[in-house]
Amino acid sequence: MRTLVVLPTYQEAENIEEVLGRVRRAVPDADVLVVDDGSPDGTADLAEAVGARLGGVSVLRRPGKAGLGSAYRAGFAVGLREGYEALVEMDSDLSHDPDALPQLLAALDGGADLVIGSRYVPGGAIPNWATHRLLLSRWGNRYAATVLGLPVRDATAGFRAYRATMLARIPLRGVRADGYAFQIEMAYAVARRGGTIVEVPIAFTDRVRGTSKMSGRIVVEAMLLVTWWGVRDRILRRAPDVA
Ligand SMILES: Nc1nc2c(ncn2[C@@H]2O[C@H](COP(=O)(O)OP(=O)(O)O[C@H]3O[C@H](CO)[C@@H](O)[C@H](O)[C@@H]3O)[C@@H](O)[C@H]2O)c(=O)[nH]1
Repeated sequence: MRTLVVLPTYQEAENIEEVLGRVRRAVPDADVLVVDDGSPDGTADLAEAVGARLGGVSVLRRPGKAGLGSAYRAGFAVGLREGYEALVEMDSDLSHDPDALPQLLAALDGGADLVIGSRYVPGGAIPNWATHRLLLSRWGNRYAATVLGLPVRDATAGFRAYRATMLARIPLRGVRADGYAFQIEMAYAVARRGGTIVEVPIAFTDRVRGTSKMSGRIVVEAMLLVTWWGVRDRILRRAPDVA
């Protein structure tokens, strides 16, 4: 499958060279698109320089920080326009191991519409997370699965491969959420369209360099949106445009 790996970056100068090298080695036939939001630390320039050396890497420069979900929507739009058959999303801070990419793509080849690199299926792991973050993530995932009837253990995971034909059926402009909610909304959108979702176990290693951009606002956004989608779809029974 013609594959595009979308790497969103904000202030990842310390990680970009290593992640690009490892992605290119893990899936040499795939192309890579870095979506950078004007990182003041020069991530985009570095990505361009490293990309010119490695080949198969392009950089989409955006003027300012617009959020993770918005960066993926922009990257997916490019991928769909250019006719890629598989679109991958992953963090650029090495918390997602590029060596797991072939496994994700194999599951897509096997017929899945969305493959999630999952921390919460047997074999999945998060070796170095603080207990409070683990509890929040587990609770959030249970809440989303219950409220939405979503048959996914790790709906907030950000390591994924989408079949382009499925992604093309989701009106991305209508997807508003960011952060965790973006991931849940997209999984829910695939499930509502009858898509096949497969979870493959991965180890999520918290970043060693740089800082997370997640915030309390993103957690609250996810909780409120999931609650609203549940009310809208299960109580009001209104067919939504997107998810
Ligand atoms: N272009 C762009 N990139 C961004 C932005 N915000 C974050 N990123 C990039 O998106 C990736 C993830 O950002 P982090 O801030 O490190 O996220 P996290 O807290 O580790 O969250 C990860 O795990 C969550 C589940 O636990 C996931 O829900 C989430 O999608 C992500 O994978 C990194 O490559 C970061 O540079 C933004 O506004 N714009």
